Amino acid sequence: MLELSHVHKVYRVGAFGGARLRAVRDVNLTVEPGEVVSLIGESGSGKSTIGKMVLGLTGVSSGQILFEGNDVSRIRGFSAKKEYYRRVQGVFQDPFSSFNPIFKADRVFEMIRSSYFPATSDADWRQKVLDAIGTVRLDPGNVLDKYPHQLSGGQLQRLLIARALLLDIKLLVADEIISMLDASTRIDVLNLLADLKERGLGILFVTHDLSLGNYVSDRSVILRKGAIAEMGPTRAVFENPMHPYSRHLLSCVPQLHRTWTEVDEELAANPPEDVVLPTVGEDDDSAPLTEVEKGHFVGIDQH
Ligand SMILES: Nc1ncnc2c1ncn2[C@@H]1O[C@H](COP(=O)(O)OP(=O)(O)OP(=O)(O)O)[C@@H](O)[C@H]1O
Repeated sequence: MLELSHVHKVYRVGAFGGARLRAVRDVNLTVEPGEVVSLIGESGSGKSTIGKMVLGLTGVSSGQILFEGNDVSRIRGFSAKKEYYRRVQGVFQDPFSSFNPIFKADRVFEMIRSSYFPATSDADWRQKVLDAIGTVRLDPGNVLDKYPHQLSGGQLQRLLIARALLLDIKLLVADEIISMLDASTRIDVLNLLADLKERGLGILFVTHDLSLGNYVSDRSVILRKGAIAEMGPTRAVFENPMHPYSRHLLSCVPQLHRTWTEVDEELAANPPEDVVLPTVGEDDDSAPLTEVEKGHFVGIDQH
């Protein structure tokens, strides 16, 4: 459904855009219907840039992003873009910034109505909104007719997901949507994502939090400095990480049943020399992947 192939992103930075910053390097990945793929990386690793490119919010420097076989960068013109956003939507970290505090929160639904469903009757529209609110497990009585400040971050985040569901979306780009929520609301939103996946939605779940990636996703992609360090079925990546960077990241997650020393000793006893990482020349900006077991890939080692 979604396929990124050899995608690069270079930003022009500095005075007069004279310098170049390579944010995404030779990324290849796919998301299928009903699949949650986590894009996991530290701050600055290029996760959000990938999400933005998929959403057409910034262009690719080279490479291709295909959605249902169509090149996203070639979608031009108002009606083609509108059609794309009928199928692909994004939800971002800070739900509060998506709402105008002086309007009631459910006004966000009206924007979808005027753009996509202008001919729908009031009664049909209301039913559609109620269905979408039910799908995100909100009680309409608690959220409709309220101002944003009267709702929690989790409720607002679910309203934004409900808004996306009013459209016939196939792919949701969820960029750090859990980060600003408190622990009890987080689990509700994560469970909601699991429901959406069951309904056949593909989800690109962008997170800096390894444990969230592990919890929600079928496949995980670990990014480092814009390139894929490791990618594969989540269980394989988390239980049998092959790239030194993934091993390091996973060793940094506190494990309540083991001490730091134990984890360090275990890593030292299992050096990653068993895996031969792909290499590239100094001036080569490709980032090839090696398949170490079925569907499980490791990338170059970047220092
Ligand atoms: N519009 C932009 N112009 C110039 N540089 C940018 C722009 N957007 C992002 N960058 C740079 O590109 C790199 C990747 O940024 P990106 O936001 O994709 O990373 P991230 O992994 O999502 O990090 P975070 O979790 O902190 O948002 C960073 O070095 C960032 O400073």
